Amino acid sequence: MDPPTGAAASPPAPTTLRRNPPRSARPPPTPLPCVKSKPALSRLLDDAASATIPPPERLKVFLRIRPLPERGCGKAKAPRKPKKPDLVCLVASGANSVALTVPHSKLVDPKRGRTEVFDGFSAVFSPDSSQHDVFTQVMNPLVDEFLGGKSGLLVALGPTGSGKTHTVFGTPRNPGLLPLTLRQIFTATDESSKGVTVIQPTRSFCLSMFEILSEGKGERILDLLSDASDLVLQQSTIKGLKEVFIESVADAESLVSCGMLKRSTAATNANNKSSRSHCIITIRAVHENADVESGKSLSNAVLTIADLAGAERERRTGNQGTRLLESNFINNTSMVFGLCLRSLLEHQKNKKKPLEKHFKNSMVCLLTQHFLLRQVKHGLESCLLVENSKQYPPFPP
Ligand SMILES: Nc1ncnc2c1ncn2[C@@H]1O[C@H](COP(=O)(O)OP(=O)(O)OP(=O)(O)O)[C@@H](O)[C@H]1O
Repeated sequence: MDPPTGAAASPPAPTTLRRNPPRSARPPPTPLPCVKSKPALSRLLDDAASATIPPPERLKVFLRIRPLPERGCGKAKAPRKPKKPDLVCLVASGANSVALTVPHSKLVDPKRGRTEVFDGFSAVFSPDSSQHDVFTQVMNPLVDEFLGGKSGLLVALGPTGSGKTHTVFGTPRNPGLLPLTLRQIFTATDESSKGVTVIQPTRSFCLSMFEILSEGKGERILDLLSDASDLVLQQSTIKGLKEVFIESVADAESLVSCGMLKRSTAATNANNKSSRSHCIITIRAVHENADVESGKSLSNAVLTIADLAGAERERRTGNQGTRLLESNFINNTSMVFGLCLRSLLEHQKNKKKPLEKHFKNSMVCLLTQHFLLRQVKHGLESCLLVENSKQYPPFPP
C-alpha cells in the first residue's frame, strides 16, 4: 500500500475494499490515506455496487456524484458556517469505484478505519461530469435498443437532494436525460426516414407521465398529463393512464414541462424543491403499418424513465406532519427497491433463491417487476442510476 499523502495525523492503514465480481476484472483503486474500518453505509450502496454482474451485464449500475451545493441551497434559514472539507466524503477513486470516507466527527469508534472503497459500478461520474457525459454512457445505449425495438428502463435513485431530478429532467439551459432522449429519438427517426421511397412501417411515439404519491390504503396515483382524477393500480398496470402522441421534440418537451408543473414538490431542509412523489415517464413506439411489407408485426417497445423521490433522514430534513408521512412512503420505496435488487442479484448467483418476494411491498417495485424479472431471465438491458451527494451520510440507515 502507498504511504498516505493527506491526513498527516492519521496513522497509515489499509483501505477497506469492497468488490463485486470479478475481483480480477478491475484495476486496483487508488489507495487512500485512512484508517481501516467498516463505515456505516446503507444497504442501497452495497446493492448498487454489487449490481454489475459481468458477463453479460444485465443490470447496469452507474453512480453520479453531485457537486457540493452552493451556499444558500435548502430551506431559507440562518446563514450556515462554511462546510468543513471533512464533510466531502465521497470521491471517485477509479472509473468504476468510489471511496467513502467517514468524517472524524461521525466516527463511532475513532480507532477503527474510516475509508471504504466500493468497486464494480458500470461507471462513476465525478462531480464535474456533464449531463451529456451521463447521457452518452447511460442513456444512449438504451435509446439505441429502444429504436431497434427493445424495451428499456432507467431508474434514478438515491438520497434526497442528490440530483436525481436534475439528472433526469435538467433545466432548459442544461437539459437532462429525458429531454436529451427525446431529441435523440426524433433525430434518429428523421434521419432514418430521409430518402426512403419504399413503404416502411410508420413509427410514431406516445408519452405518458404519472406520479405515485402514496400507496397502501391511501393509495394516490396522479396522471401528470391530464386533469382527470386519480388513477388506480390494477394487476401491475395503471388503469386510465393518458398516453399522448408526440410528433416533435418541441411537442414532447412542452408536454413534459406541463407535467412537471403538476408534480408534487415541497421545500425541506435538505432540498428546497424536493420531489414528494415517484415520477414515471414512458415513451412507447407505435408501428402503424408494421406488417405491410414483411408480414411481421414489430414489437411496441417501451422506454421507461423513473425519477424516484429521494430517501430522507428525519433529522436532516426536519420533516413533520404531512412531510413526515411522505418521508415514510418515500423511504419505504427506497428500502424495498434495495431489497428487490438484492433478491435479483442473489437469484442471478443462485437460481434456487426466491426472486419475487419483495416486489409486492412497493408500488414502484410492482410496476417495474415485470421488466426487471425479464432482465434477469433474458439478459436485457436496463440501467440504475444511483445519485449521490458528497455529504455525509450518503444514505439513510
Ligand atoms: N450535477 C449537478 N450539477 C449542478 N447542480 C446540481 C447537480 N445535481 C443536483 N444539482 C442541484 O442540487 C439540487 C438538488 O437536486 P435535485 O432536486 O435534482 O435532487 P433530488 O435527488 O431529485 O432530490 P429529491 O429526492 O429531494 O427530489 C438542485 O438545486 C439541483 O439543481
